[in-house]
Amino acid sequence: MPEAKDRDLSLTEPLRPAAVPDDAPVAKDAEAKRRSLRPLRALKPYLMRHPARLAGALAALVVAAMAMLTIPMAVRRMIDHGFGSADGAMIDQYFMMLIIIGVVLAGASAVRFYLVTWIGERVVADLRSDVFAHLAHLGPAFYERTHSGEVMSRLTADTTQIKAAAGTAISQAVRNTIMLIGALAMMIVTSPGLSLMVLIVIPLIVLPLIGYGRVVRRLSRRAQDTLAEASAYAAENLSAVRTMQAFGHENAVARRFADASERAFEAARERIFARAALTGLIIMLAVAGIVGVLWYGAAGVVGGDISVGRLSQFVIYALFAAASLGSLSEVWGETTQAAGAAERIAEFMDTEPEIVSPPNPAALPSPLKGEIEFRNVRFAYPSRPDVFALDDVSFRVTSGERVAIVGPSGSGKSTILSLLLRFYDTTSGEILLDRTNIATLALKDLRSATALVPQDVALFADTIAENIRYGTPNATHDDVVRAATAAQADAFICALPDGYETRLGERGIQLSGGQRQRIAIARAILKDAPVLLLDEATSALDTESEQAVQRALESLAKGRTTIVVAHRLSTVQSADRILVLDGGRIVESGTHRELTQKSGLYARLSELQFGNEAAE
Ligand SMILES: Nc1ncnc2c1ncn2[C@@H]1O[C@H](COP(=O)(O)OP(=O)(O)OP(=O)(O)O)[C@@H](O)[C@H]1O
Repeated sequence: MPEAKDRDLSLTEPLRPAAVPDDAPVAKDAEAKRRSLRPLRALKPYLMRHPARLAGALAALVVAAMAMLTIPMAVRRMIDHGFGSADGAMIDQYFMMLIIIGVVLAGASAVRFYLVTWIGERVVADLRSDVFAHLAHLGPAFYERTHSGEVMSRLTADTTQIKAAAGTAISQAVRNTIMLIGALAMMIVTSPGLSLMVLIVIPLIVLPLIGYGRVVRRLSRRAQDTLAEASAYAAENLSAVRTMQAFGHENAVARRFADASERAFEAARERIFARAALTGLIIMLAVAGIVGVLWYGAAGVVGGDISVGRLSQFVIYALFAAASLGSLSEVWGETTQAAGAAERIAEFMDTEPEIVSPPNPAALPSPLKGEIEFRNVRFAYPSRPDVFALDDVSFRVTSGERVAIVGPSGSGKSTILSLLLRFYDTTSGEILLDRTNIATLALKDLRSATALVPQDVALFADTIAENIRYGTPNATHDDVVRAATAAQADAFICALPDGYETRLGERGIQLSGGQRQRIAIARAILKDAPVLLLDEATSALDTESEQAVQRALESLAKGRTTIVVAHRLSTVQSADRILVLDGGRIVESGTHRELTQKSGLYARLSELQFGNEAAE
């Protein structure tokens, strides 16, 4: 098992609550934001992309609401005139009208449902794509701060929650608001006296609703955070299944996941409880209000102040108003949940990539020679600003030269490659490619000039051919085969069940370490870039695959400027020059022969590190 694969995993690291800000002022800010629906404003541009459908949905909403609002009037007329005068023709007429209203209501509701759900799905699909596109451009520094499981949770769970808000909740809110306002207006028209009573009752219902809504919103954010935390932990462990099982840690991991999942349940339970209480409270207040009003109205009927039909009409409007209020409370809960989700997504979208192309990038000479120069480069990782991982590093690599970088673990070898690819910017000093500062180049140009064979080879759940084509999507099948042959990979690929069309499992689990490396080399050969960066895998390969990998590397390095982070003596010996790093500084440089003759760090390292191999 290549050790490197599990390198980033932090089984021992305490669970970091997702998205909990590190310092108090930020926490306060977040708390303030949480109280509002403002995060949902970010959805506006997505909604506005579909003006016709929005207008259609709104029209359908209004028509449906109007149809509903005419029903009580028909009922009053029927009771007061139809029944009162026992006029059969009139009853027929009213029922016909009710049927027409019913048809309009049904049609408008169906149209509303279709359009609204369509908008919800569309908005979420667009949002999800945009969030992912943004995430793909955030640099390694972001992913050092953020768990990948958390990222996935936001990308899926949070966007789904927004779907509920963008479609259904907004439409329900509009529908119920129209119904509420319409019903209230009609109540006043029907009976101002009774309406006054109702108007006294309504604030009693609305005020607790607002207060409770806040509680629900806070709890919902907590439930989501806890869920994200649990998924992050699960994803990490599953991707490190070998480490987990080799250390017999399955049960401990399962227990910890169960705990996290339990906490998510607990948070959800609190939220559900708050919502249940809210629903109960509202229904109780609404029923009490209606009974009171009815009571008062019934007395009016007995006293001859109001007709039975009018009281019925009023009561139906009051019921409509109450039902709308009830739905609004539910919609409020959902919308605030979605606001929580939108806020979490906005945190991603507001994260600007640290490394971007300059507005007016410099042009690289063509053809590119592939000369590299580090000039007094100092660099500290953003997470450890006080420690220089590289300290005053200067060197030049001429076109076609092959330079190996050696040094003790942690001396800064991989950092040199990261800076050259501009995953980070130097703290001071500059890095030049063909005499052009790489910070003035478009990232696309810089990275297409380099091919990287990383220590930790990433393979994707796709066919072998697609894995080799990664980064060069337009390459033909023949190109792929040629690259694989040069990488000494063709033979083993052809021996696989479906040859180049063999699908690799998640992260290419069924290939050996040496085979994975050769796929990565084929990928770099296919890219055909003038500068080659090799981060040699530390995992020991057996002699045969080491030789195969070595031959593959030689054919790859031919005619290209190559920088190798070297762990193997063979690589170092054939290098034109060796740079010896120690504590972020270049302490020696020269050929293998020159350096072994000095009694410096290299001589000691090669004695210690490569002594056995040299003896062989
Ligand atoms: N992303 C990071 N954030 C903070 N510090 C880092 C990061 N990556 C590396 N470092 C630190 O920077 C120093 C140089 O690391 P680097 O990975 O370049 O060493 P290396 O020589 O390649 O080591 P190895 O041979 O073990 O791969 C180390 O002290 C390491 O702890």
